[in-house]
Amino acid sequence: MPEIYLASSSPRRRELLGQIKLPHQILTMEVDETLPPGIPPAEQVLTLSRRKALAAAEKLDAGIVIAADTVVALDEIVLGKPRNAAEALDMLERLQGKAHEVFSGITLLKIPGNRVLSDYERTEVIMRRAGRAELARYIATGEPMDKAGAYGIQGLAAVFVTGIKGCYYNVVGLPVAKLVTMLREFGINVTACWG
Ligand SMILES: Cc1cn([C@H]2C[C@H](O)[C@@H](COP(=O)(O)OP(=O)(O)OP(=O)(O)O)O2)c(=O)[nH]c1=O
Repeated sequence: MPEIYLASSSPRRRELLGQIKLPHQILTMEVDETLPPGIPPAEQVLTLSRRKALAAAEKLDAGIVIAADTVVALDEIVLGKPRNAAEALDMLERLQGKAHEVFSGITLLKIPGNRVLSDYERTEVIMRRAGRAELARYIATGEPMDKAGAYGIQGLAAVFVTGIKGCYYNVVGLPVAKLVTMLREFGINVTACWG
């Protein structure tokens, strides 16, 4: 089996690959995540996951790179990671009492040859109404700061989420079943790694 590299500094993505027992190495890379305004969320996560995969591939001679990107979309607004507490509060105030969508893009890149495969998943998340004091308490825990939309469904934000439609793991940052289907196209069968 070719070596698999996860091009990500997200602890959630690492944990999810560990959960499905896919042997991998971690590659961290810096990419410019700026995009022209007005790009739809699906296109945004596809573009950024591809950018991350290409940046990681530059460091390799052989193997398969996995890269991902996650954003939250509310009507026409796309929310990335908050830059500070005020931005986190603004995001959470917009999300409370409503449904929104989470998009994660995945790119697989095989080296040598540079075969690229990209796809995305969409999940709807519903949050109950929440007051400013409650949201401020959540932000004070620090949990929102490295997460798209300023929340982590897998953590304390469980207290806000009343429902989801679609892949849960997509919300956490890596749509696992989608990834497994994509890996199969690259000749990798995850279940064969289970001993
Ligand atoms: C909505 C949501 C997002 N997130 C996280 C997943 C991603 O790590 C993060 C979105 O930021 P990303 O830019 O997708 O990823 P990252 O910067 O954390 O990691 P890397 O680019 O190195 O792969 O938000 C959660 O953990 N839980 C959630 O419920």
